[in-house]
Amino acid sequence: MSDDSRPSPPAARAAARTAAVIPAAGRGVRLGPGAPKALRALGGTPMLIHAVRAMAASRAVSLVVVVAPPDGAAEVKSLLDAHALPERTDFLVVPGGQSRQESVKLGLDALPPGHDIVLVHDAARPLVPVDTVDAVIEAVREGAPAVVPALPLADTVKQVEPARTPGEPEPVVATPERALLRAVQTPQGFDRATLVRAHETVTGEVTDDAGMVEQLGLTVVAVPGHEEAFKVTRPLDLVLAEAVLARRRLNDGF
Ligand SMILES: Nc1ccn([C@@H]2O[C@H](COP(=O)(O)OP(=O)(O)OP(=O)(O)O)[C@@H](O)[C@H]2O)c(=O)n1
Ligand SMILES: C[C@](O)(CO)[C@H](O)COP(=O)(O)O
Repeated sequence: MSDDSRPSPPAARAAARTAAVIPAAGRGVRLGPGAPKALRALGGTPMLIHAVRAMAASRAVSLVVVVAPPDGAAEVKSLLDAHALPERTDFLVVPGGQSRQESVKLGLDALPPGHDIVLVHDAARPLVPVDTVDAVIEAVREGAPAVVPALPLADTVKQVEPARTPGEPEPVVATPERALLRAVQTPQGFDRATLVRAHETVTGEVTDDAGMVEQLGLTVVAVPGHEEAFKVTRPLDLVLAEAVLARRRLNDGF
């Protein structure tokens, strides 16, 4: 049985079982009106099912915990039953919370003992390739307490003084050196005890789980992300996701 309070030593992690928590409880306001984002169709299949399959595609992942929209757990359970998923993987569904952070915590609370590596993966990143998932797991197995897949930026980034009224010009105050910046994706991978401690300790708002581990003063490492692991956030992202899926289906010959 795993002890949640102490990080597992790297040697133990090399043999550890991996669980994936998928926060899927968001509304998807930026995508526009409709069903909760994770339940919207991509290539005729709910986005969440793509994300679940992406995690279960890794042979290292033996459990997937889906954090469903607060009143949608029964619907998500039916969806999982209705779609073909690998038999070697177990699935759990729990209702989510008001923020991503709260939803991830609810997923973590539901994790049974025996999984000492935890991935946290946005349902909104349905197309992450399995090689990226495996690279994150491998880096945790090698001893990193927290791992993020990350890509260099294509745009120059400016720091601004945010406008008080939307649409007003914003004074630029700095141009951070782009070569030192990365856009961070999911799945983010963790030593379980470290992630649990981060969620129990950090109280401020964060936009990703690795940021909480940083606040504990621990090292987070980045491994190469993948351009197909982008987050479906706005309507144009859905157009891109449909195109990526169509290209995969063409390449796979079905
Ligand atoms: N209360 C919440 C909010 C978000 N998420 C999940 O966190 C992931 C990343 O969040 P994001 O893409 O921002 O999704 P939404 O919050 O749904 O988007 P929006 O801000 O446009 O409403 C998504 O898989 C989303 O379902 C969650 O589980 N619980
Ligand atoms: C976790 C994340 O996907 C890393 O890029 C991102 O921070 C989620 O942000 P969102 O605004 O909640 O989509």
